[in-house]
Amino acid sequence: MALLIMKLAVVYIIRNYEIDVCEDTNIKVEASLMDFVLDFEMFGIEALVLVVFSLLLYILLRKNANYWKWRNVPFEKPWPFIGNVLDVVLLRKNMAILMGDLYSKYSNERYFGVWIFTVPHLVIRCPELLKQILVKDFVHFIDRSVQCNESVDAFSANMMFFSKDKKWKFIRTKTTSMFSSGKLKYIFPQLQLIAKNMISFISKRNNKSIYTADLAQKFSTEIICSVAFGIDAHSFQDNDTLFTKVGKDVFKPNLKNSAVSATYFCKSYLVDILRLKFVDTRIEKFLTTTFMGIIGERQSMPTKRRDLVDLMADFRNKYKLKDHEVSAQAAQFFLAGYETTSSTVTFALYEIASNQDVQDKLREEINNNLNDEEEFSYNAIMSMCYLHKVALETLRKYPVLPFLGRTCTRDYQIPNSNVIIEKGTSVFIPLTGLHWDPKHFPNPQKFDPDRFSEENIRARHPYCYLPFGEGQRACIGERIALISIKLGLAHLVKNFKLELEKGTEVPKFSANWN
Ligand code: HEM
Repeated sequence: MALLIMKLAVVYIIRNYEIDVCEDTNIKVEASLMDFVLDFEMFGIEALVLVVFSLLLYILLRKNANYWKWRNVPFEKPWPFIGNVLDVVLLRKNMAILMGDLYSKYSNERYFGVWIFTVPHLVIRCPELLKQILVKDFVHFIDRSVQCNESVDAFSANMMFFSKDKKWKFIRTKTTSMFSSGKLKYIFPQLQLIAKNMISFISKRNNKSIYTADLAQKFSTEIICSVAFGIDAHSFQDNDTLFTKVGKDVFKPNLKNSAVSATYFCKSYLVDILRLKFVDTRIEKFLTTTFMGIIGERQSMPTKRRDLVDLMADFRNKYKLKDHEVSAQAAQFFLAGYETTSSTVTFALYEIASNQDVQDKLREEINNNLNDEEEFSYNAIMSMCYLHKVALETLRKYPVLPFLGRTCTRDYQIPNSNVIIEKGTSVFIPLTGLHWDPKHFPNPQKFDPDRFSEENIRARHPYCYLPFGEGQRACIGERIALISIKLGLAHLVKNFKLELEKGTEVPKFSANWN
């Protein structure tokens, strides 16, 4: 290109002018031997730097590509820089499907190695080894592998999900009481009211069909706002409330959210270099202002709720916590509970509408458990076996958080092997692989709640089904999620016959990292 421009310039000048050297010309074009030596040296240094750099890069890439080979771990051959996630980067598969496929490919192994970009991950397949890692040898795997930079994103770093070691222990112990069965019984009437509001909302639509994902999002917004913020978000009155908008924004499958989710798997340097935040500043501000406002109101007008708001207000005074440390916990429950609950309700409704035999059986159980006010008591919801099986089967077929991750925090020798998992290594547990493994769940794509009969549960290894994780870092909201999902489904099936509208697509996991 440069040559072409030069040639054009010369042709243009020569065609139009005669050129000669005059007296004023003071730049002599001379080339001394010294200049050539100097030029050669310059070129030589650049070439040398280039060669050394290429060599170092080659050595590093080779060392990284041999990471699992040198440790005697079966592995999937990686691409330079991309590792094994080319299909994900090209949006041909999402991470959940890719890991499910690799899980099937290494069907004879207890574990295998992969690279997510340049970061080696150990994928665990064997349920017994999972039990060791998640429970028995938990002290070696306390932290989640997700990365978060406290100096850039102090808000997320203070959430239970992202926090590490001692900070995590502190937050978890202090908030566990929020999720006891006593607390659950206490808030049950609020949850029932939300389910009834959902039914009135549908009834007002006069038999017009409903987009279930939207309905489920409204339902879960109401539940989480009530649990975490102690407020009514008015989702069944307005079109989209601020809270529903926030939930949709955080989980919208776009490039930015995918990039942020992708860092889940990368070492912290990428999060540091790109100064990535899990929660957008705008959303952080909204959640903090709302929660701190509610705490302020409660201080002037105390209630007897003893919920998260009261608990956090006490902690703020007792431990001298900053605003973002306090509100991070409420935001945490909103972010962890909103999408998971709403997706599970959506998938359950799809399966109930697709399988009329399941729906009939479910309706029969539900009608047998109504009280005189045509409502469900806490005990009735807890005792409905088939409803429980429908919820569990939905979470098997659609594990809405499709993988668990842990970082090895102390070198760990895999039992019955010579393999040492080094401190800092990310360990990855693909729930799609386990839940869709025909060895554990024959004909896995069939929706069959009876897989969760007592007899079938006994016949399986308990660690091949982990929708809420396991061990000390398992989902803290499991009980509240299950009771809300079951209550919502019970009210819907009691009141309506569910059918798929013509052209309804088979739901699939969104085409991003989640
Ligand atoms: C269907 C609904 C839900 C599903 C499937 C789900 C699933 C999960 C999973 C798989 C984990 C990771 C567990 C592990 O690493 O072993 C998790 C963590 C967590 N979940 Fe849930 N979740 C749901 C609802 C909720 C709700 C409603 C809340 C709160 C109100 C919640 C709060 C949390 C928190 C705080 C953590 C982090 C726990 C810790 O690090 O100690 N989740 N959840």
